[in-house]
This record gives sequence, C-alpha cells and structure tokens, in this order.
Amino acid sequence: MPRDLIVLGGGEHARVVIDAARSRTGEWTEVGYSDRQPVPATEERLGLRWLGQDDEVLTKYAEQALFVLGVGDPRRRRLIAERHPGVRWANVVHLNARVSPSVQVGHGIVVMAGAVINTGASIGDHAIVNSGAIVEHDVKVGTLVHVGPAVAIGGGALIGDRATLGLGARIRDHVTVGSDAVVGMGAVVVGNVETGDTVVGVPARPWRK
Ligand SMILES: CC(=O)SCCNC(=O)CCNC(=O)[C@H](O)C(C)(C)COP(=O)(O)OP(=O)(O)OC[C@H]1O[C@@H](n2cnc3c(N)ncnc32)[C@H](O)[C@@H]1OP(=O)(O)O
Repeated sequence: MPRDLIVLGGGEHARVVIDAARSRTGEWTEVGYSDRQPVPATEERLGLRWLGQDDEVLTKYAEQALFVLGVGDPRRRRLIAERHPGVRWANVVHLNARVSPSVQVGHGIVVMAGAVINTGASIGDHAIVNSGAIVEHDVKVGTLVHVGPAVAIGGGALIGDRATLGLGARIRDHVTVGSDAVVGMGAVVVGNVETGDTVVGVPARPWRK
C-alpha cells in the first residue's frame, strides 16, 4: 500500500529526492512539496504540486503523510529538523542503491542512486548519502551528515553529526571526522579531522581563507 510523501523544500536537491522516491514504484504516493513559494522548475519538470510553506504543510498533513527534507542547505536542514521533532519522517532510498540489510538507519534519511552502504554501518537521522557514494562496513554516519556524490568512506570511520563530505572526498578507514566539519571536494583524509574544521587537499590539511 503506497504511503503519502511530502518533500520539504522544492529546489534542486528536492528534485533528486523525488527521483529517488519515484524509482520505487508503488512505495509512495506523492502529495507535493513545501517551500516559500512555488518552484517553477520543479512543477514543470516533475509535475509536483506546491502545497504551501513548511509550517502550514507540516500541520495540515501531519496525520496523513510522511515527510522528507528536500533542502540542501545544511543550516536550513538542521533548522527544519530541530523545529519539528514530532514529525513522521520517511526514509527515501533509490531502488539502485545497495544498502546491506544489517545497516541501522535513523529517520528522514535519503540514499541516492548508485550509493553502496555495507554491512554494520549506521546512518543517522536526516543524513544524505548522495549519488555513487560508498559507505564501507561499520562506518557510523551521524545525524544531518551530507555524504557527497562519489565520496568513499573506509571501514569503521566515524562521521560526526552535521559534517559535510564534499564531492569525491576519500576518508581513510577508522578515522574520525568531527561534528560540523567540512571535507572539501577531492580531499583525501588520512587522519582525524577536528570538530568544526574545514580540510582540503591530498593529504587533507586544515583550510584557512
Ligand atoms: C549533488 C551535489 O552537487 S552536492 C554538492 C557538493 N558540493 C561540494 O562537494 C562542494 C564542497 N565545497 C568545497 O570543497 C569548497 O570549495 C570549500 C568548502 C572547501 C571552500 O569553499 P569556498 O569558501 O567557497 O572556497 P572558494 O571556492 O572561494 O575557494 C577559495 C580557495 O580555495 C581553493 N579551493 C576551494 N575548494 C578547494 C578544494 N576542495 N580543494 C583544494 N582547494 C580548494 C580555491 O581554488 C581557492 O584558491 P585561491 O584562493 O588560491 O584561488
């Protein structure tokens, strides 16, 4: 029986979330998306209906639908998730992602096409595992983490809450990336990354403007 799905946010990230949901024929009935105003690209390309602003939509459809964050901006993602703790969140996993049955998942996660999440890993609430990313065995991904497209995380690594791993970054097995850290595109992380630090390069080093 398909369940009703509403995407909070209607921009570019939301469109990829919607694609992932649509890959699972029969799992979801799309109700629409919320945003400050209608997003023409989303309506025209995907034919999805604008329902109103986040707060009114969350209230109106609380009993009927499951929700998922379709917002890419990390601060806004956190704000929405923390402001609405009682929401019934959906997990949206693209049909062409490979998620081991032993993976522990929180709520509100999205896993895009081509991602692989191996045995013993865990994925925190509202985390994004983006297209083609590899999360190896026993990795712990915290809440609201963004594992960017084509990132590879080696076995047993810990990724702290709200960390962002940029496009194609490589994270050595068993290292810790601290909460709120940012790993730049293409970085190769060979040791622990401090909480809140930004690192770039090969090997990755703290980045200062
Ligand atoms: C589906 C999707 O598309 S998901 C989108 C995923 N997006 C990403 O992965 C982007 C991740 N972001 C990055 O890697 C960023 O470049 C950051 C966070 C490291 C820095 O961002 P900004 O502060 O905007 O840096 P900015 O682009 O102004 O560049 C500043 C300098 O750093 C350099 N730089 C920027 N990013 C990197 C990087 N990843 N590695 C090495 N050097 C870098 C630039 O060349 C520039 O050098 P210069 O001053 O000598 O010219």
